[in-house]
Amino acid sequence: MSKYRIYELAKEFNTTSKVVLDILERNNNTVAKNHMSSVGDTEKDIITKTFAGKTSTETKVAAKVTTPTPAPTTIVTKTAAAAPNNNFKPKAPVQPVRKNDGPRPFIAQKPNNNVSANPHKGPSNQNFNKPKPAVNHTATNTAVNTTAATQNSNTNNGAQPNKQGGQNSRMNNNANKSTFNPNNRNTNSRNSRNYRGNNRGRNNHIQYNTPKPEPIRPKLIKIGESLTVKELAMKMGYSVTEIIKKLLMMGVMVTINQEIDFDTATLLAGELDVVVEELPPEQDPTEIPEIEDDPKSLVHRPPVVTVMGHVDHGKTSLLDVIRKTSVTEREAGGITQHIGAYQVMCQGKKIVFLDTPGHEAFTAMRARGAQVTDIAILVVAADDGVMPQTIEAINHAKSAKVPIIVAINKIDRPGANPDHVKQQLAEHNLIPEDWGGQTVMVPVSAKQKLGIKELLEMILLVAEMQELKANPDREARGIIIEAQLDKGRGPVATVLVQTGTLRIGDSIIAGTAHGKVRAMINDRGEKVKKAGPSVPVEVLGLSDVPEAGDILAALDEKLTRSISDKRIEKQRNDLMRSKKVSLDDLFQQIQDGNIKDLNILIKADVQGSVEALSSSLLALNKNDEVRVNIIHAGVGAVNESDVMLASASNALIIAFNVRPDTNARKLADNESIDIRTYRVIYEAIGDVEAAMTGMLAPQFKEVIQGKAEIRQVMKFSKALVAGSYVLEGKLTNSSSIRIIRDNIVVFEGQIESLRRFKDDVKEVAFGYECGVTIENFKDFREGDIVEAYTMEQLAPQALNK
Ligand SMILES: Nc1nc2c(ncn2[C@@H]2O[C@H](COP(=O)(O)OP(=O)(O)OP(=O)(O)O)[C@@H](O)[C@H]2O)c(=O)[nH]1
Repeated sequence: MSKYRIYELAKEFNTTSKVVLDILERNNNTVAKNHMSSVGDTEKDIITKTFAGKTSTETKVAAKVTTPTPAPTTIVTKTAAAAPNNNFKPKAPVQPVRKNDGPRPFIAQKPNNNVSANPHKGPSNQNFNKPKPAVNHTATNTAVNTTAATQNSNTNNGAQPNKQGGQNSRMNNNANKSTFNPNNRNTNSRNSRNYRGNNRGRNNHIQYNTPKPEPIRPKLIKIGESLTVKELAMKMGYSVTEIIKKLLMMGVMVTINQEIDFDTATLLAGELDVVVEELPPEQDPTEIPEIEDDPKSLVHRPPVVTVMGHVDHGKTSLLDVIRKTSVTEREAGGITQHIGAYQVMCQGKKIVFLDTPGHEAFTAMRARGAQVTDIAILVVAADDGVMPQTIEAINHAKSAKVPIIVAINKIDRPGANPDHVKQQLAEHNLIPEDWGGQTVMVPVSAKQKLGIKELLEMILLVAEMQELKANPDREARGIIIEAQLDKGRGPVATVLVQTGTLRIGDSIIAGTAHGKVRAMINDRGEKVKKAGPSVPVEVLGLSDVPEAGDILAALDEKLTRSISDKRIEKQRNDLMRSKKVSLDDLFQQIQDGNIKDLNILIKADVQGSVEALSSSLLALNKNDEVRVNIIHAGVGAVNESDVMLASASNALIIAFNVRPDTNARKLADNESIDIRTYRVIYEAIGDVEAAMTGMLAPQFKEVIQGKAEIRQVMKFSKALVAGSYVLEGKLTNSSSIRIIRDNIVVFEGQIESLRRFKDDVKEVAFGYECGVTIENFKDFREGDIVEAYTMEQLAPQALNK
């Protein structure tokens, strides 16, 4: 991409840098700040188009003025309005022929290098080439004919006025060639003179006539799901204020950085005659790309079943008995192994059971967006009936739209009453089939292994109705059922493959973990090389332990890495975002785009200070990147409620001549709330401003050592001693201290001496009494608090720059 300086462009288009900057600004292009700013082709295009557009419009104007027979007075009148011209005497009609006849390669469209290259060119040359409207040329010419009489006459005296500027001559000749003009020579001379005269005497007028280009506004814009008001304004070529006003008129109150949705943007654009096209949703780099399966590629897959029910109704017993039954059905020698899910065989068909009974795990996975279960088995003890957790389980299954099969368990029990259970279930809209409803209910006994086969058959029947299908011939997608870090094997994850086939050597990703499938073990402890739809397997080879509910995907190796990196980055950013605002890293957070509003809570000693601070801080709202927002301002010490408010609204606290009380300080530490204490207003403002611009270098941090209460003021011949009691922490003889009276800081200074009885001591701890004298301060009173603190240098990484 080419780079141009603003002043170079100005030169190229024969205008001033200011005009170029003005044009860019009108077109909402804020790349350039001053005449030295570098801009690219986009900006150059804007300038070119602006001048080109202007030229063509003005050509029309010129044509209008001169055809069929322009009354010179009309032209002069216009000129006269711009510059008094009492001496005007219309001669032959002024010929604006240069512009209104035929296509003319006007200088505005193509910068005239020749002109600038001509060392002899006078200002007239520049002006001649100025991309000015034809009417202006005409008018100016006319005006100059009359007002710059001396110059004109001088020039007129010259037989060949064009001689003075080679380029002028060329231009004029060209113009003459391409235009019809019976008074060719005269016109040339006149025009030539006029341009020169114009320049010499009418510079102000030229400035006045500098084209004020209309911003280029597209008729069609493309936007995504949402965008900020600022972005929309940029796209539409309007100023933000215009857009905000327009939205306000539509009843939508917005601020510059506020996001508006596609529909609102479309409505607004409609008002301004702009057509909006919706961009396809952006591909999230942290998302796994979807694959559409051809319906023809789908084949039946086994159902995945979860067992739910009230405590002690026999969920685990039922799962155990099903697993054992299935083993007997398998080839001899199979040893089941707990991997979180297992497959059983019934009538030669497979059923997958998730090994974690209860709806909690089921719901936890759903909360992560993973739907694993195809059928829920609701276990209800025949002797106990429907209980609170039974109802919970029903609701969870219903909300997941998973069909329910009821296993009425413990039918071997003497008090078992399956009909009563059915009745209770009917009250929850589970009507048994034998009562004309649609819910399959199977009486079973996990203890006596009764009804198990029937239950499995019913599962297959319900599954058949569901038409559960998947494409085994594609990259695998599955769900992590459980995962842990194994000492010898590293991260081990049980995956239930949902679609596709997972193979040894596949590059996989799950959550932020990625890797290659090193080994796979099935629910019978056998090593397998591949696992198709609805097959649970233990997978080895991930870089980290994923979480239950994470989606596992087999992808191109590079993609697994990049998605994993992006996810880790996103996780870090989310963590950063949850960080509380602090002046120390404010600039970094602004740069990272985490902060748009700098929320501040002000506490001060008097209302006057509160107001002064508030207004000074609000006056910092000059840049758009971050805005100071005072969420609360009041008189008094910083208390717990202030800290809570600051925490809830991610604000920092500025305490002016007041201190946080002990509880507030503790809470602030816990909540990581930045409390800044000041005694000079401009220091507070300076710090906030510096933090906003990244210039803050807080090298020291105040650390409170302790507090003592002055309980008696004792006069001695040489000194005034504050008999004090240490309330918390300690006082040391080198401490900096402040005296706080009614929560207001009345003095800041140093301890002069610290004594216990008659001895000078280095420090006095909590719970002890001491005598304190303070350097240059004797106005302490009983009840005053002596707060001791030290200033500790911050580690370099805590500094902004
Ligand atoms: N008589 C009889 N007792 C059963 C039957 N099924 C389970 N039990 C007993 O009921 C008690 C609870 O069984 P679990 O399988 O642990 O029930 P659960 O629903 O898994 O219990 P939680 O895991 O605590 O929610 C145990 O003492 C079982 O032996 C059955 O069919 N008949």
